[in-house]
Amino acid sequence: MAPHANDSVGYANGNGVASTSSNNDLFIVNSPNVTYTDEEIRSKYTYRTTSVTKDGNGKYTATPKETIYNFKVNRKVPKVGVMLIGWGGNNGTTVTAGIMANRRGLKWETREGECASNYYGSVVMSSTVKLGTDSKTGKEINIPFHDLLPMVHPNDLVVGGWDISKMNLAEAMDRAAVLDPTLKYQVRKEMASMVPLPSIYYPDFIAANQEGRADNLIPGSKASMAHVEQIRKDIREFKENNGLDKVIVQWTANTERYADIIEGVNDTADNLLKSIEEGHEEVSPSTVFAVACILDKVPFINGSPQNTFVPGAIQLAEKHGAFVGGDDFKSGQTKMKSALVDFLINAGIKLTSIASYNHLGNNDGMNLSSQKQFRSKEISKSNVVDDMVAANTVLYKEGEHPDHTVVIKYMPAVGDNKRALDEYYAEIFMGGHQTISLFNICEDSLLASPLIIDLVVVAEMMTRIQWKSESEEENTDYGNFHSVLSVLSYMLKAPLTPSGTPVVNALAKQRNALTNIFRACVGLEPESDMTLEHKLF
Ligand SMILES: NC(=O)c1ccc[n+]([C@@H]2O[C@H](COP(=O)([O-])OP(=O)(O)OC[C@H]3O[C@@H](n4cnc5c(N)ncnc54)[C@H](O)[C@@H]3O)[C@@H](O)[C@H]2O)c1
Ligand SMILES: O=P([O-])([O-])O[C@@H]1[C@@H](O)[C@H](O)[C@@H](O)[C@H](O)[C@@H]1O
Repeated sequence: MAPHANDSVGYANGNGVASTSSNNDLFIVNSPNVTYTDEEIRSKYTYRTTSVTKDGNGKYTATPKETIYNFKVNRKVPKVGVMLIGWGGNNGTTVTAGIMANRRGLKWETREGECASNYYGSVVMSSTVKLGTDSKTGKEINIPFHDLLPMVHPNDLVVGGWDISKMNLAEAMDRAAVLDPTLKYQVRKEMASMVPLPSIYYPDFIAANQEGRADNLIPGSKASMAHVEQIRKDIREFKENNGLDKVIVQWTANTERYADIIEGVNDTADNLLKSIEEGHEEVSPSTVFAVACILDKVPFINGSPQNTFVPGAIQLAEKHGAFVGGDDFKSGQTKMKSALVDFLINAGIKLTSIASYNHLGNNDGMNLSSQKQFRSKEISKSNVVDDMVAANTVLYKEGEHPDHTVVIKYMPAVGDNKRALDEYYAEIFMGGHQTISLFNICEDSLLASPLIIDLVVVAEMMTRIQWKSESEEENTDYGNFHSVLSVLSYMLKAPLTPSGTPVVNALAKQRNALTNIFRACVGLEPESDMTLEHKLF
Protein backbone atom coordinates (compact mmCIF):
# COMPACT_ATOMS: atom_id res chain seq x y z
CA MET A 1 0.00 0.00 0.00
CA ALA A 2 1.36 3.40 -0.92
CA PRO A 3 2.81 5.20 2.12
CA HIS A 4 0.66 7.96 3.60
CA ALA A 5 1.35 11.53 4.58
CA ASN A 6 3.28 10.72 7.74
CA ASP A 7 5.65 8.15 6.32
CA SER A 8 9.28 9.01 5.57
CA VAL A 9 8.68 8.46 1.87
CA GLY A 10 5.35 10.25 1.88
CA TYR A 11 2.60 9.67 -0.60
CA ALA A 12 2.21 13.37 0.13
CA ASN A 13 5.28 15.57 0.49
CA GLY A 14 5.69 18.15 3.27
CA ASN A 15 2.93 20.48 2.23
CA GLY A 16 0.52 17.66 1.62
CA VAL A 17 0.72 17.75 -2.16
CA ALA A 18 0.98 14.32 -3.67
CA SER A 19 4.21 14.11 -5.61
CA THR A 20 3.99 14.37 -9.39
CA SER A 21 6.30 11.46 -9.57
CA SER A 22 4.37 8.34 -10.39
CA ASN A 23 6.96 6.51 -8.25
CA ASN A 24 5.02 7.54 -5.12
CA ASP A 25 1.68 6.45 -6.57
CA LEU A 26 0.92 2.75 -6.54
CA PHE A 27 -0.17 2.99 -10.16
CA ILE A 28 -0.48 5.40 -13.04
CA VAL A 29 -2.98 5.12 -15.85
CA ASN A 30 -1.39 5.06 -19.28
CA SER A 31 -4.10 6.55 -21.47
CA PRO A 32 -4.58 9.54 -23.78
CA ASN A 33 -7.72 10.23 -21.72
CA VAL A 34 -5.86 10.73 -18.44
CA THR A 35 -3.43 13.52 -17.53
CA TYR A 36 -1.50 14.08 -14.30
CA THR A 37 -0.13 17.34 -12.93
CA ASP A 38 1.20 18.21 -9.48
CA GLU A 39 -2.24 19.37 -8.46
CA GLU A 40 -4.70 17.31 -10.45
CA ILE A 41 -5.66 14.13 -12.21
CA ARG A 42 -7.93 14.82 -15.17
CA SER A 43 -9.79 12.14 -17.07
CA LYS A 44 -12.11 11.99 -20.03
CA TYR A 45 -14.56 9.18 -19.37
CA THR A 46 -17.10 7.59 -21.69
CA TYR A 47 -20.12 6.56 -19.61
CA ARG A 48 -21.96 3.76 -21.40
CA THR A 49 -25.60 3.06 -20.58
CA THR A 50 -28.62 1.52 -22.31
CA SER A 51 -31.68 3.61 -22.99
CA VAL A 52 -34.89 1.55 -23.12
CA THR A 53 -38.22 2.37 -24.74
CA LYS A 54 -41.42 0.27 -24.73
CA ASP A 55 -43.92 0.10 -27.57
CA GLY A 56 -47.68 -0.35 -27.37
CA ASN A 57 -47.32 -4.11 -27.42
CA GLY A 58 -45.02 -4.09 -24.42
CA LYS A 59 -41.93 -4.74 -26.53
CA TYR A 60 -38.73 -3.04 -25.42
CA THR A 61 -36.13 -1.38 -27.59
CA ALA A 62 -32.68 -1.11 -26.01
CA THR A 63 -30.37 1.54 -27.43
CA PRO A 64 -26.73 1.79 -26.26
CA LYS A 65 -25.91 5.34 -25.21
CA GLU A 66 -22.60 7.12 -24.60
CA THR A 67 -22.08 10.26 -22.51
CA ILE A 68 -18.61 11.72 -22.14
CA TYR A 69 -17.71 13.22 -18.78
CA ASN A 70 -14.57 15.08 -17.80
CA PHE A 71 -13.45 14.44 -14.23
CA LYS A 72 -10.96 16.47 -12.24
CA VAL A 73 -9.42 15.20 -8.98
CA ASN A 74 -7.53 17.50 -6.65
CA ARG A 75 -4.48 15.47 -5.64
CA LYS A 76 -3.62 17.55 -2.57
CA VAL A 77 -4.39 15.37 0.45
CA PRO A 78 -5.64 17.91 3.02
CA LYS A 79 -5.34 17.86 6.79
CA VAL A 80 -8.80 16.70 7.83
CA GLY A 81 -10.68 16.79 11.12
CA VAL A 82 -13.78 14.81 11.98
CA MET A 83 -16.22 16.10 14.59
CA LEU A 84 -18.54 13.48 16.01
CA ILE A 85 -21.86 14.36 17.58
CA GLY A 86 -22.15 11.77 20.32
CA TRP A 87 -18.36 11.62 20.69
CA GLY A 88 -18.64 10.17 24.19
CA GLY A 89 -20.71 7.21 23.06
CA ASN A 90 -19.77 3.63 22.26
CA ASN A 91 -19.03 4.39 18.60
CA GLY A 92 -17.37 7.73 19.29
CA THR A 93 -14.96 6.44 21.91
CA THR A 94 -14.23 3.25 20.00
CA VAL A 95 -13.39 4.93 16.69
CA THR A 96 -11.26 7.54 18.45
CA ALA A 97 -9.25 4.96 20.35
CA GLY A 98 -9.01 2.83 17.22
CA ILE A 99 -7.49 5.63 15.14
CA MET A 100 -5.15 6.48 18.00
CA ALA A 101 -4.00 2.86 18.31
CA ASN A 102 -3.44 2.52 14.55
CA ARG A 103 -1.54 5.79 14.41
CA ARG A 104 0.79 4.55 17.14
CA GLY A 105 0.95 1.00 15.82
CA LEU A 106 -0.17 -0.37 19.16
CA LYS A 107 -0.36 -4.07 20.04
CA TRP A 108 -2.08 -5.50 23.09
CA GLU A 109 -2.67 -8.78 24.85
CA THR A 110 -5.98 -10.56 24.50
CA ARG A 111 -7.10 -13.98 25.69
CA GLU A 112 -6.22 -15.33 22.23
CA GLY A 113 -2.75 -13.76 22.32
CA GLU A 114 -1.29 -10.54 20.93
CA CYS A 115 -3.49 -8.35 18.72
CA ALA A 116 -2.14 -5.60 16.46
CA SER A 117 -4.03 -2.45 15.50
CA ASN A 118 -5.90 -2.74 12.20
CA TYR A 119 -8.71 -1.25 10.16
CA TYR A 120 -10.65 -4.46 9.57
CA GLY A 121 -14.23 -3.72 8.52
CA SER A 122 -13.21 -0.60 6.62
CA VAL A 123 -13.89 -1.02 2.90
CA VAL A 124 -11.45 1.82 2.21
CA MET A 125 -8.58 0.51 4.35
CA SER A 126 -9.05 -3.25 4.31
CA SER A 127 -10.56 -4.19 0.97
CA THR A 128 -9.05 -4.32 -2.52
CA VAL A 129 -10.23 -3.53 -6.01
CA LYS A 130 -9.22 -5.14 -9.28
CA LEU A 131 -6.91 -2.79 -11.20
CA GLY A 132 -6.66 -5.10 -14.21
CA THR A 133 -4.85 -8.22 -15.36
CA ASP A 134 -1.13 -8.84 -15.69
CA SER A 135 -0.12 -8.20 -19.29
CA LYS A 136 2.08 -11.31 -19.31
CA THR A 137 0.36 -13.85 -17.06
CA GLY A 138 -3.23 -12.64 -17.38
CA LYS A 139 -3.60 -12.93 -13.62
CA GLU A 140 -5.78 -10.41 -11.74
CA ILE A 141 -3.92 -7.47 -10.22
CA ASN A 142 -5.77 -6.21 -7.14
CA ILE A 143 -4.78 -3.08 -5.22
CA PRO A 144 -5.86 -1.64 -1.85
CA PHE A 145 -9.04 0.39 -2.27
CA HIS A 146 -7.32 3.29 -0.50
CA ASP A 147 -4.81 3.56 -3.34
CA LEU A 148 -7.42 4.06 -6.04
CA LEU A 149 -7.42 7.84 -5.48
CA PRO A 150 -5.37 10.22 -3.29
CA MET A 151 -7.50 9.69 -0.17
CA VAL A 152 -6.90 10.88 3.36
CA HIS A 153 -5.31 8.25 5.60
CA PRO A 154 -7.38 7.70 8.78
CA ASN A 155 -4.21 7.77 10.86
CA ASP A 156 -3.97 11.47 9.96
CA LEU A 157 -7.51 12.36 11.04
CA VAL A 158 -7.92 14.78 13.94
CA VAL A 159 -10.96 13.73 15.97
CA GLY A 160 -13.19 15.91 18.14
CA GLY A 161 -16.85 16.51 18.76
CA TRP A 162 -19.75 17.10 21.05
CA ASP A 163 -21.70 15.13 23.63
CA ILE A 164 -24.52 15.91 26.07
CA SER A 165 -22.42 13.97 28.58
CA LYS A 166 -19.35 15.78 29.89
CA MET A 167 -17.46 12.57 30.62
CA ASN A 168 -13.90 12.63 29.21
CA LEU A 169 -13.17 10.03 26.58
CA ALA A 170 -11.17 7.71 28.85
CA GLU A 171 -14.06 7.41 31.32
CA ALA A 172 -16.53 7.25 28.41
CA MET A 173 -14.44 4.46 26.87
CA ASP A 174 -14.79 2.55 30.15
CA ARG A 175 -18.54 3.26 30.19
CA ALA A 176 -18.77 1.87 26.64
CA ALA A 177 -17.07 -1.38 27.69
CA VAL A 178 -16.05 -2.20 24.12
CA LEU A 179 -12.22 -2.32 24.01
CA ASP A 180 -9.79 -4.67 25.76
CA PRO A 181 -8.31 -3.30 29.03
CA THR A 182 -4.77 -3.89 27.75
CA LEU A 183 -5.52 -1.59 24.81
CA LYS A 184 -7.43 0.97 26.85
CA TYR A 185 -4.46 1.20 29.22
CA GLN A 186 -2.19 2.33 26.37
CA VAL A 187 -4.49 5.08 25.11
CA ARG A 188 -6.02 6.15 28.41
CA LYS A 189 -3.88 9.21 29.01
CA GLU A 190 -4.51 10.67 25.55
CA MET A 191 -8.20 9.78 25.72
CA ALA A 192 -8.53 11.42 29.14
CA SER A 193 -7.31 14.69 27.65
CA MET A 194 -10.30 14.71 25.28
CA VAL A 195 -13.54 16.22 26.55
CA PRO A 196 -16.62 16.60 24.35
CA LEU A 197 -17.89 20.08 23.62
CA PRO A 198 -21.26 20.91 25.17
CA SER A 199 -24.13 19.97 22.90
CA ILE A 200 -27.81 20.64 22.44
CA TYR A 201 -30.45 18.49 24.11
CA TYR A 202 -34.14 18.63 23.27
CA PRO A 203 -35.57 15.88 25.54
CA ASP A 204 -38.55 15.08 23.35
CA PHE A 205 -36.35 13.68 20.57
CA ILE A 206 -34.49 10.89 22.36
CA ALA A 207 -35.61 8.42 25.00
CA ALA A 208 -36.35 9.78 28.48
CA ASN A 209 -33.86 7.21 29.80
CA GLN A 210 -31.07 9.37 28.33
CA GLU A 211 -31.79 12.33 30.61
CA GLY A 212 -29.25 11.21 33.21
CA ARG A 213 -26.42 11.73 30.72
CA ALA A 214 -27.36 15.30 29.87
CA ASP A 215 -24.90 17.33 31.96
CA ASN A 216 -22.96 19.05 29.19
CA LEU A 217 -25.32 21.42 27.41
CA ILE A 218 -25.15 24.61 25.39
CA PRO A 219 -27.38 26.95 27.39
CA GLY A 220 -30.59 28.47 26.13
CA SER A 221 -32.96 27.49 23.34
CA LYS A 222 -32.36 27.14 19.62
CA ALA A 223 -34.25 30.41 19.11
CA SER A 224 -32.58 33.26 17.26
CA MET A 225 -30.25 30.67 15.73
CA ALA A 226 -28.24 30.63 18.97
CA HIS A 227 -27.51 26.91 18.82
CA VAL A 228 -26.72 27.01 15.10
CA GLU A 229 -24.27 29.86 15.63
CA GLN A 230 -22.60 28.13 18.58
CA ILE A 231 -22.10 24.96 16.56
CA ARG A 232 -20.69 26.96 13.63
CA LYS A 233 -18.30 28.65 16.06
CA ASP A 234 -17.28 25.28 17.54
CA ILE A 235 -16.41 23.98 14.08
CA ARG A 236 -14.47 27.11 13.12
CA GLU A 237 -12.45 26.97 16.35
CA PHE A 238 -11.77 23.23 16.00
CA LYS A 239 -10.48 23.86 12.49
CA GLU A 240 -8.31 26.81 13.50
CA ASN A 241 -6.96 25.25 16.70
CA ASN A 242 -5.87 22.11 14.85
CA GLY A 243 -4.59 23.78 11.69
CA LEU A 244 -7.05 21.87 9.57
CA ASP A 245 -7.84 22.34 5.91
CA LYS A 246 -11.23 20.70 6.22
CA VAL A 247 -13.73 19.32 8.76
CA ILE A 248 -16.32 16.57 8.29
CA VAL A 249 -19.15 16.24 10.82
CA GLN A 250 -20.95 12.99 11.62
CA TRP A 251 -23.96 12.27 13.82
CA THR A 252 -23.27 9.22 15.95
CA ALA A 253 -25.43 10.43 18.81
CA ASN A 254 -28.57 8.60 19.89
CA THR A 255 -31.38 7.73 17.55
CA GLU A 256 -34.03 10.45 17.57
CA ARG A 257 -37.72 10.06 16.91
CA TYR A 258 -38.85 11.11 13.45
CA ALA A 259 -39.68 14.79 13.16
CA ASP A 260 -43.12 15.58 11.77
CA ILE A 261 -42.89 17.18 8.34
CA ILE A 262 -45.00 20.30 8.72
CA GLU A 263 -45.80 22.75 5.94
CA GLY A 264 -44.47 26.14 6.89
CA VAL A 265 -42.08 24.67 9.48
CA ASN A 266 -39.52 22.37 7.84
CA ASP A 267 -40.80 21.84 4.31
CA THR A 268 -38.54 24.46 2.71
CA ALA A 269 -35.12 25.94 3.46
CA ASP A 270 -36.55 29.35 4.31
CA ASN A 271 -39.25 27.89 6.55
CA LEU A 272 -36.72 25.71 8.35
CA LEU A 273 -34.42 28.67 9.05
CA LYS A 274 -37.39 30.69 10.22
CA SER A 275 -38.53 27.83 12.50
CA ILE A 276 -35.07 27.58 14.07
CA GLU A 277 -35.01 31.36 14.47
CA GLU A 278 -38.33 31.08 16.31
CA GLY A 279 -37.21 28.08 18.37
CA HIS A 280 -39.86 25.76 16.92
CA GLU A 281 -40.05 22.61 19.01
CA GLU A 282 -40.33 20.29 15.99
CA VAL A 283 -36.77 20.99 14.81
CA SER A 284 -34.53 18.23 16.18
CA PRO A 285 -30.95 18.54 17.48
CA SER A 286 -29.66 16.56 14.50
CA THR A 287 -31.37 18.95 12.07
CA VAL A 288 -29.93 21.94 13.92
CA PHE A 289 -26.45 20.41 13.56
CA ALA A 290 -27.11 19.69 9.90
CA VAL A 291 -28.19 23.29 9.24
CA ALA A 292 -25.11 24.64 11.02
CA CYS A 293 -22.87 22.49 8.84
CA ILE A 294 -24.74 23.25 5.62
CA LEU A 295 -24.45 27.01 6.15
CA ASP A 296 -20.64 26.65 6.21
CA LYS A 297 -20.49 23.89 3.55
CA VAL A 298 -19.11 21.43 6.11
CA PRO A 299 -20.06 17.91 4.96
CA PHE A 300 -22.60 16.39 7.37
CA ILE A 301 -23.33 12.66 7.60
CA ASN A 302 -26.14 11.13 9.65
CA GLY A 303 -25.18 7.76 11.12
CA SER A 304 -28.57 7.25 12.76
CA PRO A 305 -31.97 6.40 11.29
CA GLN A 306 -34.03 9.49 12.10
CA ASN A 307 -35.18 11.88 9.36
CA THR A 308 -32.60 14.56 10.11
CA PHE A 309 -32.78 15.66 6.51
CA VAL A 310 -36.25 17.10 6.47
CA PRO A 311 -37.16 18.60 3.06
CA GLY A 312 -36.03 22.06 4.18
CA ALA A 313 -32.59 20.73 5.12
CA ILE A 314 -32.13 19.08 1.73
CA GLN A 315 -33.23 22.26 -0.06
CA LEU A 316 -30.81 24.29 2.07
CA ALA A 317 -27.95 21.90 1.25
CA GLU A 318 -28.68 22.13 -2.48
CA LYS A 319 -28.93 25.92 -2.24
CA HIS A 320 -25.51 26.14 -0.54
CA GLY A 321 -23.86 23.37 -2.53
CA ALA A 322 -23.13 21.58 0.76
CA PHE A 323 -22.61 17.82 0.96
CA VAL A 324 -24.93 15.71 3.13
CA GLY A 325 -25.24 11.96 3.53
CA GLY A 326 -27.08 9.34 5.53
CA ASP A 327 -28.90 7.56 7.06
CA ASP A 328 -27.96 4.98 9.71
CA PHE A 329 -24.66 3.08 9.64
CA LYS A 330 -25.12 -0.32 8.00
CA SER A 331 -23.01 -2.40 10.32
CA GLY A 332 -24.12 -5.93 11.11
CA GLN A 333 -27.57 -7.47 10.80
CA THR A 334 -28.73 -5.22 7.98
CA LYS A 335 -25.47 -5.45 6.04
CA MET A 336 -25.86 -9.24 6.08
CA LYS A 337 -29.52 -8.85 5.05
CA SER A 338 -28.71 -6.60 2.08
CA ALA A 339 -26.19 -9.16 0.82
CA LEU A 340 -28.27 -12.29 1.49
CA VAL A 341 -31.50 -10.92 0.01
CA ASP A 342 -29.53 -9.76 -3.06
CA PHE A 343 -28.16 -13.30 -3.47
CA LEU A 344 -31.46 -15.12 -2.92
CA ILE A 345 -33.60 -12.97 -5.21
CA ASN A 346 -30.94 -12.79 -7.93
CA ALA A 347 -30.69 -16.56 -7.74
CA GLY A 348 -34.39 -16.71 -8.59
CA ILE A 349 -35.32 -17.95 -5.12
CA LYS A 350 -38.62 -16.46 -3.91
CA LEU A 351 -37.97 -15.04 -0.49
CA THR A 352 -41.34 -14.90 1.29
CA SER A 353 -40.49 -14.04 4.86
CA ILE A 354 -37.74 -12.30 6.84
CA ALA A 355 -37.83 -12.39 10.63
CA SER A 356 -35.14 -10.07 11.93
CA TYR A 357 -34.67 -10.07 15.71
CA ASN A 358 -31.85 -8.77 17.83
CA HIS A 359 -31.10 -7.91 21.40
CA LEU A 360 -28.30 -5.80 22.75
CA GLY A 361 -27.35 -4.13 25.99
CA ASN A 362 -25.56 -0.90 25.13
CA ASN A 363 -26.86 2.60 25.65
CA ASP A 364 -28.14 2.70 22.09
CA GLY A 365 -30.17 -0.37 22.90
CA MET A 366 -31.56 1.36 25.97
CA ASN A 367 -32.50 4.40 23.89
CA LEU A 368 -34.17 2.10 21.35
CA SER A 369 -36.24 0.49 24.11
CA SER A 370 -38.41 3.58 23.76
CA GLN A 371 -41.02 3.04 21.05
CA LYS A 372 -40.58 6.32 19.18
CA GLN A 373 -36.83 5.83 18.83
CA PHE A 374 -37.28 2.14 17.93
CA ARG A 375 -39.69 3.19 15.16
CA SER A 376 -36.93 5.20 13.51
CA LYS A 377 -34.68 2.13 13.51
CA GLU A 378 -37.50 -0.21 12.43
CA ILE A 379 -38.02 1.89 9.30
CA SER A 380 -34.35 1.90 8.30
CA LYS A 381 -33.99 -1.84 8.96
CA SER A 382 -37.15 -2.73 7.05
CA ASN A 383 -36.85 -0.76 3.81
CA VAL A 384 -33.49 -2.28 2.91
CA VAL A 385 -35.00 -5.04 0.70
CA ASP A 386 -37.41 -2.89 -1.33
CA ASP A 387 -35.22 -2.27 -4.40
CA MET A 388 -34.19 -5.91 -4.75
CA VAL A 389 -37.78 -7.14 -4.55
CA ALA A 390 -39.08 -4.50 -6.96
CA ALA A 391 -36.38 -5.39 -9.51
CA ASN A 392 -37.61 -9.00 -9.87
CA THR A 393 -41.04 -8.97 -11.49
CA VAL A 394 -40.72 -12.67 -12.27
CA LEU A 395 -40.91 -13.61 -8.61
CA TYR A 396 -43.03 -10.76 -7.30
CA LYS A 397 -46.18 -9.22 -8.71
CA GLU A 398 -46.66 -5.45 -8.52
CA GLY A 399 -46.79 -4.54 -4.82
CA GLU A 400 -45.98 -8.08 -3.63
CA HIS A 401 -43.12 -8.41 -1.14
CA PRO A 402 -41.85 -10.78 1.56
CA ASP A 403 -43.25 -10.60 5.08
CA HIS A 404 -40.68 -8.67 7.09
CA THR A 405 -40.59 -8.07 10.81
CA VAL A 406 -37.95 -6.27 12.86
CA VAL A 407 -37.61 -6.77 16.60
CA ILE A 408 -35.06 -5.13 18.90
CA LYS A 409 -34.88 -5.86 22.61
CA TYR A 410 -32.75 -4.29 25.31
CA MET A 411 -30.83 -6.86 27.36
CA PRO A 412 -28.15 -5.07 29.43
CA ALA A 413 -26.14 -8.23 30.11
CA VAL A 414 -24.82 -8.55 26.55
CA GLY A 415 -23.62 -4.95 26.31
CA ASP A 416 -22.32 -3.92 22.88
CA ASN A 417 -22.24 -7.54 21.66
CA LYS A 418 -25.57 -7.55 19.87
CA ARG A 419 -27.17 -10.92 19.18
CA ALA A 420 -28.90 -10.92 15.79
CA LEU A 421 -31.15 -13.86 14.97
CA ASP A 422 -32.65 -13.96 11.51
CA GLU A 423 -34.82 -16.42 9.63
CA TYR A 424 -35.12 -16.22 5.85
CA TYR A 425 -37.91 -18.35 4.44
CA ALA A 426 -38.24 -18.91 0.71
CA GLU A 427 -40.10 -20.86 -1.94
CA ILE A 428 -37.89 -22.93 -4.21
CA PHE A 429 -38.43 -25.27 -7.16
CA MET A 430 -41.71 -27.21 -7.46
CA GLY A 431 -43.25 -26.43 -4.09
CA GLY A 432 -40.11 -26.78 -2.04
CA HIS A 433 -38.99 -24.38 0.70
CA GLN A 434 -35.65 -23.18 1.98
CA THR A 435 -35.22 -21.90 5.53
CA ILE A 436 -32.02 -20.05 6.40
CA SER A 437 -31.51 -19.35 10.09
CA LEU A 438 -28.68 -17.04 11.13
CA PHE A 439 -27.18 -16.35 14.54
CA ASN A 440 -24.87 -13.37 14.19
CA ILE A 441 -23.05 -11.83 17.16
CA CYS A 442 -22.25 -8.30 16.06
CA GLU A 443 -19.91 -6.32 18.30
CA ASP A 444 -21.82 -3.21 17.32
CA SER A 445 -19.26 -0.45 17.83
CA LEU A 446 -16.37 -2.50 16.42
CA LEU A 447 -18.44 -2.93 13.26
CA ALA A 448 -19.68 0.67 13.11
CA SER A 449 -16.37 2.43 13.81
CA PRO A 450 -14.73 1.45 10.48
CA LEU A 451 -17.86 2.75 8.72
CA ILE A 452 -17.44 6.10 10.44
CA ILE A 453 -13.91 6.19 9.01
CA ASP A 454 -15.04 5.16 5.51
CA LEU A 455 -17.77 7.79 5.51
CA VAL A 456 -15.25 10.49 6.43
CA VAL A 457 -12.64 9.40 3.88
CA VAL A 458 -15.10 8.97 1.00
CA ALA A 459 -17.05 12.15 1.78
CA GLU A 460 -13.80 14.13 1.94
CA MET A 461 -12.64 12.57 -1.33
CA MET A 462 -15.89 13.65 -2.95
CA THR A 463 -15.13 17.28 -2.05
CA ARG A 464 -12.02 16.98 -4.30
CA ILE A 465 -13.75 15.48 -7.33
CA GLN A 466 -15.40 17.70 -9.92
CA TRP A 467 -17.00 16.97 -13.27
CA LYS A 468 -18.44 18.46 -16.41
CA SER A 469 -19.95 16.85 -19.45
CA GLU A 470 -18.08 16.93 -22.75
CA SER A 471 -21.08 18.53 -24.41
CA GLU A 472 -20.67 21.68 -22.31
CA GLU A 473 -18.79 24.71 -23.56
CA GLU A 474 -15.02 24.45 -23.31
CA ASN A 475 -14.90 27.32 -20.82
CA THR A 476 -17.65 25.87 -18.62
CA ASP A 477 -16.44 25.43 -15.05
CA TYR A 478 -16.30 22.03 -13.45
CA GLY A 479 -18.97 21.38 -10.85
CA ASN A 480 -19.37 19.19 -7.75
CA PHE A 481 -21.44 16.06 -7.44
CA HIS A 482 -24.99 16.58 -6.22
CA SER A 483 -25.25 17.72 -2.60
CA VAL A 484 -26.82 14.42 -1.52
CA LEU A 485 -23.92 11.95 -1.55
CA SER A 486 -25.69 8.74 -2.53
CA VAL A 487 -22.22 7.32 -3.27
CA LEU A 488 -21.99 6.74 0.51
CA SER A 489 -24.82 4.19 0.41
CA TYR A 490 -22.61 1.11 0.97
CA MET A 491 -22.03 2.27 4.55
CA LEU A 492 -25.67 3.15 5.27
CA LYS A 493 -28.95 1.27 5.89
CA ALA A 494 -31.29 3.90 4.46
CA PRO A 495 -29.32 5.63 1.71
CA LEU A 496 -30.23 9.25 1.13
CA THR A 497 -30.48 10.01 -2.59
CA PRO A 498 -31.23 13.15 -4.59
CA SER A 499 -34.98 13.70 -4.86
CA GLY A 500 -36.57 11.55 -7.57
CA THR A 501 -33.60 9.20 -7.93
CA PRO A 502 -33.76 5.48 -7.07
CA VAL A 503 -32.62 4.09 -3.72
CA VAL A 504 -30.22 1.17 -4.15
CA ASN A 505 -29.76 -1.10 -1.12
CA ALA A 506 -28.24 -4.17 -2.81
CA LEU A 507 -24.82 -4.35 -1.20
CA ALA A 508 -22.90 -5.48 -4.31
CA LYS A 509 -24.43 -2.71 -6.43
CA GLN A 510 -23.55 -0.13 -3.79
CA ARG A 511 -19.93 -1.23 -3.68
CA ASN A 512 -19.71 -1.36 -7.48
CA ALA A 513 -21.05 2.19 -7.74
CA LEU A 514 -18.45 3.49 -5.29
CA THR A 515 -15.58 1.56 -6.88
CA ASN A 516 -16.49 2.37 -10.47
CA ILE A 517 -17.03 6.07 -9.85
CA PHE A 518 -13.54 6.22 -8.35
CA ARG A 519 -12.17 4.19 -11.30
CA ALA A 520 -13.80 6.62 -13.73
CA CYS A 521 -11.97 9.49 -12.03
CA VAL A 522 -8.72 7.97 -13.27
CA GLY A 523 -10.16 7.03 -16.65
CA LEU A 524 -10.62 3.33 -15.96
CA GLU A 525 -13.61 1.35 -17.22
CA PRO A 526 -15.97 -0.29 -14.70
CA GLU A 527 -14.86 -3.77 -13.70
CA SER A 528 -17.19 -6.05 -15.71
CA ASP A 529 -15.94 -9.46 -14.51
CA MET A 530 -16.57 -10.77 -18.05
CA THR A 531 -12.93 -11.93 -18.33
CA LEU A 532 -13.42 -12.55 -22.04
CA GLU A 533 -9.65 -12.91 -22.29
CA HIS A 534 -10.09 -16.19 -20.48
CA LYS A 535 -13.05 -17.35 -22.57
CA LEU A 536 -12.34 -16.30 -26.11
CA PHE A 537 -9.20 -18.02 -27.20
N1 LIG B 1 -23.40 -0.83 15.16
C1 LIG B 1 -23.69 0.31 15.72
O1 LIG B 1 -23.19 0.67 16.76
C2 LIG B 1 -24.66 1.20 15.01
C3 LIG B 1 -25.16 0.82 13.75
C4 LIG B 1 -26.04 1.67 13.12
C5 LIG B 1 -26.40 2.87 13.70
N2 LIG B 1 -25.92 3.17 14.93
C6 LIG B 1 -26.38 4.42 15.52
O2 LIG B 1 -25.26 5.17 15.97
C7 LIG B 1 -25.67 5.95 17.10
C8 LIG B 1 -24.65 5.80 18.21
O3 LIG B 1 -24.58 4.46 18.60
P1 LIG B 1 -23.75 4.15 19.94
O4 LIG B 1 -23.78 2.69 20.15
O5 LIG B 1 -22.46 4.85 19.91
O6 LIG B 1 -24.72 4.84 21.01
P2 LIG B 1 -24.33 5.46 22.44
O7 LIG B 1 -25.62 5.65 23.14
O8 LIG B 1 -23.25 4.70 23.07
O9 LIG B 1 -23.70 6.90 22.05
C9 LIG B 1 -24.52 7.98 21.71
C10 LIG B 1 -23.93 9.21 22.38
O10 LIG B 1 -24.66 10.32 21.92
C11 LIG B 1 -24.80 11.22 23.01
N3 LIG B 1 -25.89 12.11 22.65
C12 LIG B 1 -27.22 11.88 22.66
N4 LIG B 1 -27.87 12.97 22.19
C13 LIG B 1 -26.92 13.90 21.86
C14 LIG B 1 -26.94 15.21 21.32
N5 LIG B 1 -28.09 15.81 21.03
N6 LIG B 1 -25.77 15.83 21.11
C15 LIG B 1 -24.59 15.23 21.39
N7 LIG B 1 -24.49 13.99 21.93
C16 LIG B 1 -25.65 13.34 22.15
C17 LIG B 1 -25.01 10.33 24.20
O11 LIG B 1 -24.68 11.00 25.40
C18 LIG B 1 -24.05 9.19 23.90
O12 LIG B 1 -22.78 9.43 24.48
C19 LIG B 1 -27.07 5.48 17.48
O13 LIG B 1 -28.03 6.36 16.95
C20 LIG B 1 -27.19 4.16 16.76
O14 LIG B 1 -28.52 3.83 16.41
C21 LIG B 1 -25.06 2.38 15.60
O1 LIG C 1 -26.74 -2.31 11.46
P1 LIG C 1 -27.60 -3.37 12.07
O2 LIG C 1 -26.83 -4.40 12.85
O3 LIG C 1 -28.58 -3.96 11.13
O4 LIG C 1 -28.57 -2.59 13.10
C1 LIG C 1 -28.22 -2.41 14.43
C2 LIG C 1 -29.47 -2.72 15.19
O5 LIG C 1 -29.78 -4.07 14.94
C3 LIG C 1 -29.21 -2.49 16.64
O6 LIG C 1 -30.34 -2.86 17.37
C4 LIG C 1 -28.91 -1.03 16.85
O7 LIG C 1 -28.67 -0.81 18.19
C5 LIG C 1 -27.68 -0.64 16.09
O8 LIG C 1 -27.58 0.77 16.19
C6 LIG C 1 -27.75 -1.02 14.64
O9 LIG C 1 -28.59 -0.12 13.96
